[in-house]
Amino acid sequence: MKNVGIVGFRGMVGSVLMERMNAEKDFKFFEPKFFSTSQAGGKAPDIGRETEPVGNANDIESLKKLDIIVSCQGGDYTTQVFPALRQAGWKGYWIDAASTLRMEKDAIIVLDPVNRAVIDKALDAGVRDFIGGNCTTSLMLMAIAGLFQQGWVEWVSTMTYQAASGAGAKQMRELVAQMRAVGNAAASLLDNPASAILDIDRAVTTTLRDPSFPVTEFSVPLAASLIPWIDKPVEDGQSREEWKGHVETNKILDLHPAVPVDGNCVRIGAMRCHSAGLTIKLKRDIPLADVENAIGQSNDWVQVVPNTKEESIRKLSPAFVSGSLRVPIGRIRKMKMGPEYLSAFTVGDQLLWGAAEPLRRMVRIILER
Ligand SMILES: NC(=O)C1=CN([C@@H]2O[C@H](COP(=O)(O)OP(=O)(O)OC[C@H]3O[C@@H](n4cnc5c(N)ncnc54)[C@H](OP(=O)(O)O)[C@@H]3O)[C@@H](O)[C@H]2O)C=CC1
Ligand SMILES: N[C@@H](CC(=O)OP(=O)(O)O)C(=O)O
Repeated sequence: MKNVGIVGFRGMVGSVLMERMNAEKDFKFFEPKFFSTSQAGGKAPDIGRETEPVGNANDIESLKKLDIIVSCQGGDYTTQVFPALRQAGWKGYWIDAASTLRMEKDAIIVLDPVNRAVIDKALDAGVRDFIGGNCTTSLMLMAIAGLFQQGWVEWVSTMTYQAASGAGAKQMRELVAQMRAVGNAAASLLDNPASAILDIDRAVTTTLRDPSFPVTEFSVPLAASLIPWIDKPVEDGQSREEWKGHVETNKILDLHPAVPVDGNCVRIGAMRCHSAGLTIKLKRDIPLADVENAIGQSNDWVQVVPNTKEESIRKLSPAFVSGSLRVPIGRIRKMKMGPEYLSAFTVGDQLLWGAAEPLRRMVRIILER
């Protein structure tokens, strides 16, 4: 059996990866070795059988013995350890959640329900670096890859509604702490059916602006508000999250010439599901039924939601999708700008298809060759 090192299993993405690997009984197919930068010697996570104690994730000699390394540890770790490992002559497969290596020419961004052919070609060519994509980009492609596969897409504009989990575990906690502060501030007024709504509103707004409001992680309120900027600035007024949408979509699908993808990325008060409103310019007027067929048949997880109020409010929400692998897309309709303009709305769990699941499946793809 191949030796697979798992670095970063204690983190948020790593914990979701462990849950999924256990659920899919992946550990039957390889010998896992767990690594940590801070807990070497500790007990490995429960996988239903005895495993060695946790190894030191900075020990190149131990890492060199592995056939495959999966890292959910973060970009700084990749920057530090990956080049040292390759320089030490390691020829194994590196599978990573961090963005560090994504745009490197020798790396493939993995999302196999969408780009299995690109992955297989790279494996045949001897590529050894396989990197998970940006969560927003991966979720968008899980939803609309069918349109790209048909060659129908001229451009896509994405307006995102991104969950706190994309920023990290501390930010998720801060969102809930902010919700608690807001709830506490309004509690007595809420309990009084005769209280005036504007008094409740005033209590909430005063709380959001109070210097004691918990904003250590986000710098500003997210609960009862939103944050219209994710990640660092890049060129032309874009945020890095917006930049990734274009470069990663085109790299994942290996599109030539490139299809423009751009829009606004916004953080909202959801826990772990990202949503996106999409405007898609088709190359020609395609009947809506053909559009829905192409979308719905493109993979096993995308689900077309009929464009009715009842179905949309129930099935196109973080509350419904959280913790599941399904990627619903709905509100599909032609827009007033013309019959080539398509509107749609999609939701997906960013810790699953947006992070852990493509990595988990990449391990299996390598093992099954
Ligand atoms: N969050 C997201 O939505 C996504 C993240 N990614 C990428 O995945 C990587 C990891 O992200 P994420 O999982 O959010 O990072 P976390 O901060 O949750 O975990 C990273 C590491 O922090 C260490 N750590 C320190 N204290 C704790 C603690 N109390 N509990 C658990 N772990 C702790 C662990 O390493 P150790 O055992 O060595 O101490 C852990 O592996 C990043 O590169 C990120 O960019 C990719 C897609 C989406
Ligand atoms: N940046 C994403 C999370 C993510 O996937 O990041 P990255 O592209 O670094 O893996 C968010 O904040 O929602």
